[in-house]
Amino acid sequence: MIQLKNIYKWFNTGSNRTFILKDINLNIKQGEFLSIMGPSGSGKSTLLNVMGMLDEANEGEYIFMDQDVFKLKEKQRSEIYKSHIGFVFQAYHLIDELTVYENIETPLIYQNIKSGERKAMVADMLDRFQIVGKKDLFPNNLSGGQQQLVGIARALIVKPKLILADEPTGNLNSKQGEEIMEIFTELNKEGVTIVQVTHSEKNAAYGSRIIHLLDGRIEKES
Ligand SMILES: Nc1ncnc2c1ncn2[C@@H]1O[C@H](COP(=O)(O)OP(=O)(O)OP(=O)(O)O)[C@@H](O)[C@H]1O
Repeated sequence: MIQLKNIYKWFNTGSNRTFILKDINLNIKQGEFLSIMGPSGSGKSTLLNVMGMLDEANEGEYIFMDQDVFKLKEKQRSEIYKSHIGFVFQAYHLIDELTVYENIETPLIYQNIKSGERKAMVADMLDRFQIVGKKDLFPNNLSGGQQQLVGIARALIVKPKLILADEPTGNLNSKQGEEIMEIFTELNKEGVTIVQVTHSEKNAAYGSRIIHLLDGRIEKES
């Protein structure tokens, strides 16, 4: 599903070049559950953002479902992103002015799905995450865990083949964190490919494979 070949990412500051990703080679098969670990600043989020097409590498090749991502036009890339990828952020990224219902519905509007169908799909998600009673609340009236559930519901509503999650349990207590990991495990059993960045050994162990980044390189795999 994902093939990253000789990926480099750097920033130029004055006459200095700082490398964030160095010669990353990584294949992820459909149906895998991969965890990315590594110290702060080792490039985990940057790597995830490259996979999620939110950021581009300076060098290398990225093949996503047989498409050469860096050679695509912006519009094609955003089509692929919208139809196949669900991104879960640590800081939720919910829209404060929209209700829970509207936040979850937003990706469907971008996909031009008709109103009746949207209603049914959002109702399903609210049910699945047991947040029906919260649907008319705004994000700042929810706990951190509930906001993260809404963030995940929003990522899942388009039935993505790939979920990319950047420390999805970072702001949650351990019980809430376990709930999120259980949801990921269940989705993975249904065939969804999952890539998560995590600082937690325990959460990483939910995955079938762990890669460790150090200074922008894949240091080891376990
Ligand atoms: N626009 C930028 N200009 C310069 N350096 C940047 C820029 N964006 C990110 N970096 C640097 O890239 C490095 C990797 O950042 P990244 O967020 O990928 O690390 P991380 O492993 O996810 O860290 P954390 O665990 O703390 O979230 C950091 O040292 C960061 O300062």
